[in-house]
Amino acid sequence: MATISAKSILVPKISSSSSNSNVSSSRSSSSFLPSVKPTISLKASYSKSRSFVIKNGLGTVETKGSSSGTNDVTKETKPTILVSEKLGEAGIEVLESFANVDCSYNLTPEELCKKISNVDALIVRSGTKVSRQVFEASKGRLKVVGRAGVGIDNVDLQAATEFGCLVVNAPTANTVAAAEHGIALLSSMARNVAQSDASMKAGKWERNKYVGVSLVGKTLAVMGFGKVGSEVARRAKGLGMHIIAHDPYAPADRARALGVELVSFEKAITTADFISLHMPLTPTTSKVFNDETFGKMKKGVRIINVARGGVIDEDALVRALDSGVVAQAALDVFTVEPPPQDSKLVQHANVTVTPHLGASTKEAQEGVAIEIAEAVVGALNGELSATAVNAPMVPAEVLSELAPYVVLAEKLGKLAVQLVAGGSGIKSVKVVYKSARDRDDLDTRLLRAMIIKGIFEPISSNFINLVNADYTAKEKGVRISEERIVVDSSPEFPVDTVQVRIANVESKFAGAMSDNGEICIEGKVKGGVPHLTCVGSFSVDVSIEESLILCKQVDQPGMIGRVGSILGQRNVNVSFMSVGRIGVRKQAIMAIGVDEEPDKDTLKQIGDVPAIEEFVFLDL
Ligand SMILES: NC(=O)c1ccc[n+]([C@@H]2O[C@H](COP(=O)([O-])OP(=O)(O)OC[C@H]3O[C@@H](n4cnc5c(N)ncnc54)[C@H](O)[C@@H]3O)[C@@H](O)[C@H]2O)c1
Ligand SMILES: O=C(O)[C@H](O)COP(=O)(O)O
Repeated sequence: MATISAKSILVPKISSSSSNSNVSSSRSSSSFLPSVKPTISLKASYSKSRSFVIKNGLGTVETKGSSSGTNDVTKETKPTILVSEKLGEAGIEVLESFANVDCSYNLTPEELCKKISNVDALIVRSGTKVSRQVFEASKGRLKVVGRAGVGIDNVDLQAATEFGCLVVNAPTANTVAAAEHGIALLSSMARNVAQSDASMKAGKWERNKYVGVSLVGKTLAVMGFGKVGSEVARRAKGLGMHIIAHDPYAPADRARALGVELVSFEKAITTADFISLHMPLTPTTSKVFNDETFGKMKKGVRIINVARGGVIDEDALVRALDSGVVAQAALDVFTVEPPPQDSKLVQHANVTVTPHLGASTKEAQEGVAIEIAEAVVGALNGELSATAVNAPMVPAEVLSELAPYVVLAEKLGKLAVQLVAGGSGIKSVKVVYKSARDRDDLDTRLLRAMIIKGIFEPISSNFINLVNADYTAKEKGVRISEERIVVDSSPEFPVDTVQVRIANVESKFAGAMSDNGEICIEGKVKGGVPHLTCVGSFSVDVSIEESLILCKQVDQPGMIGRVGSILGQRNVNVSFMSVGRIGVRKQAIMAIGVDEEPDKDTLKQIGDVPAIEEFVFLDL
């Protein structure tokens, strides 16, 4: 029997140069989970099948090899990563050690859509719009979008989630660069560096025109006290400024530790001499700086924006500059990038501009490139990324502990859905976890996702994974509820049993109905292997690695032998058998694990055994 390890389920090594993987080479229709074949090398299986499977907690990624007929098997079978904007060399090297890398910059949206169905991952910066059309055009192949930077406002996250595509970013490597650029803009704006430089280069010497303002003692309002905002605050403090910050979600103690007072939006904008913007562009922050809010600012305020252009209503800013309410602005980011050449804002004498250079230092670009390359390779390799933007984070230790239960969860989902009679329409699924752990000491998101995957993937055309599981259930109008029952067993194991209940449906196998009229099956992990332990009101004990036949019968001698011999005569190998009964010579359920799917005749013969009341074949 294959050993199912955490690694093989969740973190299979899919290094295309490795020849010692234990990951199965193809996705069979009956197995969505790793069939662990330690003796099959990844390369060998690639060359045979011209396809490979990456399996992890996020689901299954299947990528067809090229059908070009070339003999370069490695090239054919590696994943393909499209890099659509300039990425640091160190990152490209990381990518190339794992995948075929296509660096195609300046693609039009049409060109991007054309390429995307041939790639497993896409890496972008802020200049590529990863729209719904891109996900649609990928036809399910695109599994990871890596944003080489922080802002993910150029990626349609909703569409990514719907299509089960993981979005990861590189949120830390450019923080200092952006903060330094903010400080550079603040200082150069205050001292008219850009304007006086241009003036001198035009042959002038205008010392009286470019008298600046001092920073020391002035109040700086940092809007968005996250990574960049707090680094700006730290640096501006060193320049002798008084710092206040507005951030509805920032912890006050983090601000206090830096000697920064967290204040309301109103207080920040009405009291500051300088306002530096560091919040993300969201529906709430879009154009939050507008005629009304500029109108409340201190006359002569100066504004720095290294966040996103869209947080400012740019026409309103031009008006505020013209009226003198805003004395100066220093902008690195714009609503439309690049902005039109005749933009009044860019051309304004009191505005200093840079072309989105906040993250553009050598150091930051190398850091970002490595950070995103490792995140993308990790995701394709089966790891849950620490920087996933649209998937719930499940810590690595939780993941490894839950690994065998993940297999159980998916199989239970898959069994449960096959018990539903056609046309019943599932409306609600309840999952009951019995565990000795405290109620809040069990993260069930991954298990829930796998149950949803087990239920819906066989009946839908989409891959379902941790990213899109909840969305899929919701979209199909199915309510998933969970219940935790604390039981008196060993807290060493995270879960004792998992029960899947489907209410308000008919079952094609009446024996699977519990006393309260729900389809109910229960399983547990024994020795690392998923077992079915209960069907309806009947206790059974059969491993659920291969497919199953469930028979309901009157308990009497010879039943196991009769069914076993029918299967034996038809060369169907039985892996496990278990009988659960409600009482001696009363009704019983026989659960039979089979290695092969019996043909119709064989199943009919089983059904014809007089004591057998009903039977069902369940494909795993
Ligand atoms: N110009 C550049 O090249 C450059 C470089 C890096 C980051 N950025 C941008 O800077 C911004 C901040 O980046 P970060 O790494 O600090 O992100 P972050 O997530 O660490 O910080 C953002 C902060 O904004 C806060 N926030 C959210 N909504 C807010 C609101 N309505 N009002 C005030 N604060 C709000 C959040 O609570 C968070 O603390 C992002 O928009 C990012 O894209 C630009
Ligand atoms: O959000 C970011 O990380 C910055 O805006 C950097 O964007 P860029 O990668 O396009 O320089």
